[in-house]
Amino acid sequence: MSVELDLDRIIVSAAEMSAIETRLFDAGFPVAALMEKVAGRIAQWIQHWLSQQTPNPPHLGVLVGPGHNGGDALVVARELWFQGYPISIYRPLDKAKPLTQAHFDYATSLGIPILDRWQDLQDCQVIVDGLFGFGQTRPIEGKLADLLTWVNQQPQQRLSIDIPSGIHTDTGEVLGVAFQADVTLCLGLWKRGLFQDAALDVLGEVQRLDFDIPWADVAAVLGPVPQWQRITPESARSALPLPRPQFTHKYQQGQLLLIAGSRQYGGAASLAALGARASGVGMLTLAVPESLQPLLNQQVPEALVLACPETPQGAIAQLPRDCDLNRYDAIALGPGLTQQTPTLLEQTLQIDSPLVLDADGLNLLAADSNWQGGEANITPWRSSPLILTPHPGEFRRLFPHLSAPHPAEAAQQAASQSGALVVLKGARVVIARPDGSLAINPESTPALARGGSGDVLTGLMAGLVAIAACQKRAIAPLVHSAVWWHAQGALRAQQQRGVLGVDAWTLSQTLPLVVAGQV
Ligand SMILES: NC(=O)C1=CN([C@@H]2O[C@H](COP(=O)(O)OP(=O)(O)OC[C@H]3O[C@@H](n4cnc5c(N)ncnc54)[C@H](O)[C@@H]3O)[C@@H](O)[C@H]2O)[C@H](O)CC1
Ligand SMILES: [K+]
Repeated sequence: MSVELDLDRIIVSAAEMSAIETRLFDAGFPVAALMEKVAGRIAQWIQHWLSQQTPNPPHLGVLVGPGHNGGDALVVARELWFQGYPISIYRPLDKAKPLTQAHFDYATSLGIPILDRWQDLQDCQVIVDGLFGFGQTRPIEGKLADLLTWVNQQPQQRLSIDIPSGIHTDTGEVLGVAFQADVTLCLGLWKRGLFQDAALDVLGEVQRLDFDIPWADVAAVLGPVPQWQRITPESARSALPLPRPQFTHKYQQGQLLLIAGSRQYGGAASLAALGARASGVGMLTLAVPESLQPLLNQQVPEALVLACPETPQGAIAQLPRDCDLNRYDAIALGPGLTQQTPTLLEQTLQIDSPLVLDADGLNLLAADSNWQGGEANITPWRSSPLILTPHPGEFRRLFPHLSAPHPAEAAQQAASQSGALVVLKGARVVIARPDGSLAINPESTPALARGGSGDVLTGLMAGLVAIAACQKRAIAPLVHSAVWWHAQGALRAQQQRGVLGVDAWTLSQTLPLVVAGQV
């Protein structure tokens, strides 16, 4: 029996959701009963959401589509009507599935106003989107497009049932035009499209409404380890090596070697080192150009700083002769490195310890003749994880032949063909493993879109990886935790200093506060 996962971590495709729901129906759960149960919970949620509004109760305009999303909306309309909410229904298409038609007929019989013109929705304070739900693939055209365009221009608050109409359930693409939601109530299980960059601007606040789907039905369709998972605070925190045992010492808390920096980019080495410091790694060794040694000694006094011979331009020319790469639990290469010394990549790739490559470490890899655009799988000659943390530009240079149009699928293809663990940074960071599994961090902030924040993530992640390797823990969950922790640090700093106040140094100082309650 597979280990039961918190349903909040599961992300499904439209086909998987349909297959799961079909299992419920095949087991005897009537479709109409599920609709009543789900829509009843939607109505309760809406009542709570609007309870502080004025005027109370607000007038709701309910858009009803031809399928069961429309059925949900009609049940919501009816139940709120009985609770005393002014309701108006607008149904752009005459055709409807039988269950939806029955709900429409009953709502009409109750005297709930059915609008002939969508323009009459302007008297409402809230618009509820029950046009289309999961399984959308067709473009929104004609009258439907005009309706959504008009609704999006109105001042009302807008709430979507399950997924905004006009969003492709799996890719998140806008199918011509999409309902611009302030709130999206995702039903049962998270849908893939809600995590794709393309949809982020139309989702508003996203909530999942549970409707008691049995784990057995989820596992029967998705298998014991669901391929797409959402990183939750619980899953991220549970993987961290916290709280620490009473008796421990620094060598039991991981040894990390961070090879970074150049005279031109000294700050990147500092920021990565500060990220590593925040991870709690036991011993941090920094290999930097000798001219940076005083800076790093001053900024990260706890670190052992190896002064490396420099090139005339101030990059690392080589590692010190007595630097034994095998002594470290993990190595990170790249922040501020420049591409002057490709041998640094060759040397570190040969060491069978977990290796985190970022920035110029990735650019050196992309240029390495053995890499072959990521199509030469590294698994045969590396058993330890190779962790890549590209932003989209670095990703394109690493995997120039990939055709997948969306970050999640692109990362999955890259990981499975290269054998590397790929952390593709973006509005929603996706982490793909060679086995095809994917983790998505659902909560972040544009405050991270600035220089240095990636260096901090590299240090934080490499520090956690070193601890995991030292303690013989699985590596991938700590990569997930690092991504979550990094974003939470930025959100926390943003709360304190505003979105423009999240510089990389501040971010590195805020990180420990995110897990302070857990030490
Ligand atoms: N699966 C269930 O029984 C339940 C699902 N829940 C709710 O129902 C929707 C999914 O319902 P479904 O009927 O499969 O899909 P839609 O409601 O999205 O309707 C699809 C319907 O619309 C037509 N259509 C699609 N795109 C277009 C377009 N661009 N132009 C015109 N027509 C279009 C399509 O032909 C179909 O007929 C789910 O999201 C939940 O809200 C219930 O919660 C529980 C029972
Ligand atoms: K919808």
